[in-house]
Amino acid sequence: MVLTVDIGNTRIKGAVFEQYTLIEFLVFEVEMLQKKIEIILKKFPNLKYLVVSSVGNVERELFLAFESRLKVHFVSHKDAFPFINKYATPTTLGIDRMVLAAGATLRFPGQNRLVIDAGTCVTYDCIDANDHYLGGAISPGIRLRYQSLHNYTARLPLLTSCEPAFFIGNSTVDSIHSGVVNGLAYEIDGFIDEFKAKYSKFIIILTGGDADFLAMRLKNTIFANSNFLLESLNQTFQYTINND
Ligand SMILES: Nc1ncnc2c1ncn2[C@@H]1O[C@H](COP(=O)(O)OP(=O)(O)OP(=O)(O)O)[C@@H](O)[C@H]1O
Ligand SMILES: CC(C)(CO)[C@@H](O)C(=O)NCCC(=O)O
Ligand SMILES: [K+]
Repeated sequence: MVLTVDIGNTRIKGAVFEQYTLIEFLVFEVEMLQKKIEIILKKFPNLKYLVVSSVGNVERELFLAFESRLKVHFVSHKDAFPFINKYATPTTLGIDRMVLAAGATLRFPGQNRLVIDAGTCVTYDCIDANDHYLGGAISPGIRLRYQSLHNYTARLPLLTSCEPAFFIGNSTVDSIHSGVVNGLAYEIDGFIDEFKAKYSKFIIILTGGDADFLAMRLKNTIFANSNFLLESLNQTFQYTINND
């Protein structure tokens, strides 16, 4: 049994896996992280591994405290990954993007894959049918877009996302909603269209905290799986222990 933990820039999420089946999903507050892991350990005494992927700044020590009871593994650039990394700066590539790419490579063999993760940032990752990781794009996520409009102007209020049924916003509030939500949906559709034009046999995966919200707003119909990172973390770890 494996407990996977994904430390993003906004939230910490986790999942317990029995082989390849997700049996419990968790969201952690940093302050409660250790307490919650204790509870999970009591609930699942068969847990053997704790696998952590982090792009945020949470102290490693918080997890090392469990080393007497679990094998703790921090996913790093030094691990074995199932793709050939063609990124020009491989050591600066986010571990979350590497895990997503690994999951897509293992799960969809022989296809051209585009993984879109709509979280704090929106990331686009392309892995071609030859298992070459090519790179992609990074742009601000929904919350970050709303926050930046407010933080870097004098007159724009801070809003939380809504579902604009219009593209012409006829007030300040509606203009912001249209710009943020429709703008991001157009962006994602644009990337998908480029990808589809370039590759024939492909799969597109949409994940992250805003995946479901965005999937409904896209022109392209694609499969959204908000647990793809945690599932990929489990799958990559299984791959790592089998290829070390
Ligand atoms: N409780 C919540 N707190 C923050 N964001 C949330 C929450 N619930 C949903 N969201 C949405 O999820 C998005 C953040 O996604 P996600 O949780 O994947 O980010 P994250 O944990 O920072 O991960 P990453 O840094 O890997 O993108 C925000 O844009 C927001 O709209
Ligand atoms: C882009 C984020 C913030 C997305 O979580 C993360 O993957 C990261 O910090 N990446 C480092 C830069 C890069 O991937 O090239
Ligand atoms: K992300």
